[in-house]
Amino acid sequence: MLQLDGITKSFGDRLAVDDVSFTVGGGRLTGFVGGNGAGKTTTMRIILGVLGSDAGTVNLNGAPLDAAGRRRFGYMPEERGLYPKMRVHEQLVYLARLRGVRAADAAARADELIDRLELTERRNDPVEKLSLGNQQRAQIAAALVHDPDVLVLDEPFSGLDPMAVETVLGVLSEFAARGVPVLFSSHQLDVVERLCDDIVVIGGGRILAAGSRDDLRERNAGSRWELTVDGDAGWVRTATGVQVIEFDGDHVVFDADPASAQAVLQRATSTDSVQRFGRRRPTLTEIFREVVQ
Ligand SMILES: Nc1ncnc2c1ncn2[C@@H]1O[C@H](COP(=O)(O)OP(=O)(O)OP(=O)(O)O)[C@@H](O)[C@H]1O
Repeated sequence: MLQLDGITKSFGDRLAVDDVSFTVGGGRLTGFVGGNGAGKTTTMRIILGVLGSDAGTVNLNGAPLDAAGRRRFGYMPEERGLYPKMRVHEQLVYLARLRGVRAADAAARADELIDRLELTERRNDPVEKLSLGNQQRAQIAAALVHDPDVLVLDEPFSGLDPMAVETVLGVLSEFAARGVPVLFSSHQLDVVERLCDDIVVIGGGRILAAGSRDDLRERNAGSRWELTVDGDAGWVRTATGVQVIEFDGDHVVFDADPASAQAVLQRATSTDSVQRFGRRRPTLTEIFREVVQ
């Protein structure tokens, strides 16, 4: 488990990261989301030791992280850092060797990742000749080639087409399934919502929300409800204490206090067959809008 506690960092008089604490559990895919300038990259750089913090600690499995521990990290920095003229396979082997992987293992591992990330036909091309999406795949392979114990990836999905997102997701999920903590930042909230176990929301350098995806959605469920009946649900629009948000024939989404919502349910059961009734859990985009203000 990767644990951040009280991480704080200023650049001059700008407080970029303010008392940030959260954990990335082993085997958990954790999405790190926040607007531009929220503090994601700064936090990730501090985790990797690329940048020092003014205060706070980063622990791995209960012990402070040191240089040896960080060598076992897979890091994809915001500033992509492959050698443009080096060929994809050669480059991956080189990076694996730098991190202490034996030559034969490095070559095999590079080939495996090239295949998994669907770069087989680009294996011997110089990186600068690849499309941006394929460069991104190569960058992801570079972060994984030494079979890291922890993954910290800054925007791994940016610039990838939907098929490539699925491919990369598959690879990251395999790491998580082996117990590796995986932290990645993303502006693609739909991707984060779909695949993450845990979500950390940062804004203005502070943690605004953190927890499992399902808990966050439950905690932010508020007073929104949805009802689907066999028939026309139009009458809900005139029910007492109800504000209809969406209406589509047999389906209605509305805001109401619990008593008014129960009254709607009672009337629905007495007139129609109820297909579905319950609290409407917000999407991550809705939660994000709510907490980042
Ligand atoms: N080297 C630096 N010198 C001065 N200010 C910096 C430096 N790095 C980051 N900042 C500032 O710290 C704040 C947090 O930036 P950071 O890059 O961590 O945000 P981010 O969440 O990664 O944003 P984005 O999604 O736009 O990449 C911003 O106000 C940024 O301008």
